Amino acid sequence: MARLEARGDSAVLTVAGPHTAVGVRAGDSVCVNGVCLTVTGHTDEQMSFDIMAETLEWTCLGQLVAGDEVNLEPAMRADGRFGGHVVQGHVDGTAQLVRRADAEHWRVLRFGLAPELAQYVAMKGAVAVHGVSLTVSAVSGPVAEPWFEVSLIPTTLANTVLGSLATGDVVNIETDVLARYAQNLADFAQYRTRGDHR
Ligand SMILES: Cc1nc2c(=O)[nH]c(=O)nc-2n(C[C@H](O)[C@H](O)[C@H](O)CO)c1C
Repeated sequence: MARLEARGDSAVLTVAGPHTAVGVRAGDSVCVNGVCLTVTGHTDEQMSFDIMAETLEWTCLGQLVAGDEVNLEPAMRADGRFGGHVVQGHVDGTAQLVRRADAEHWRVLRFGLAPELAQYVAMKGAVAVHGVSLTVSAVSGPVAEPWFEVSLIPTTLANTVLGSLATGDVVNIETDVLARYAQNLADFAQYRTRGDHR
């Protein structure tokens, strides 16, 4: 559970999470709702983080109210099995839950997002929602109000805050880093083709 204190254009976030807090050290990276943060202080029960203005601008951490549940993930070990996809904790923006459909054994969540972000979300590709690595199960394609869907199994619904999302809730989105590199390469290729570089 989280508590956010405003400090001018920045903030201090305190999160109660004994499972993650035990063994953590100042300077460690911990992901909170998919946002990579640095531990500045801790007890065995809770951890504190400084939140800079850029992080408040790019993520929805600033919307946390006292008592909100958050997803917590310590830094990935290099010597373990690697499930999911590469998630850096560098959030690209936010999306809004626009539709929630419950099936018998899973739940489909549809998120609306800006076209600038939607271009990096592909059918059967990977996306991190509040830091949870997920497979994209449907996309709108290039339309004025794009969306994508993920299908969540009971384990994900039970073990992450995605299980308690309601329509209208805002989440942090990290798109696949491969898609962002592909865009970057295409941008530079176009720049070279135009011949306006020196
Ligand atoms: C390691 C790390 N630590 C912090 C931190 O302690 N406080 C903070 O505000 N931002 C940190 N960041 C950068 C954020 O992860 C980044 O600003 C967001 O993911 C938005 O892209 C990072 C990467």
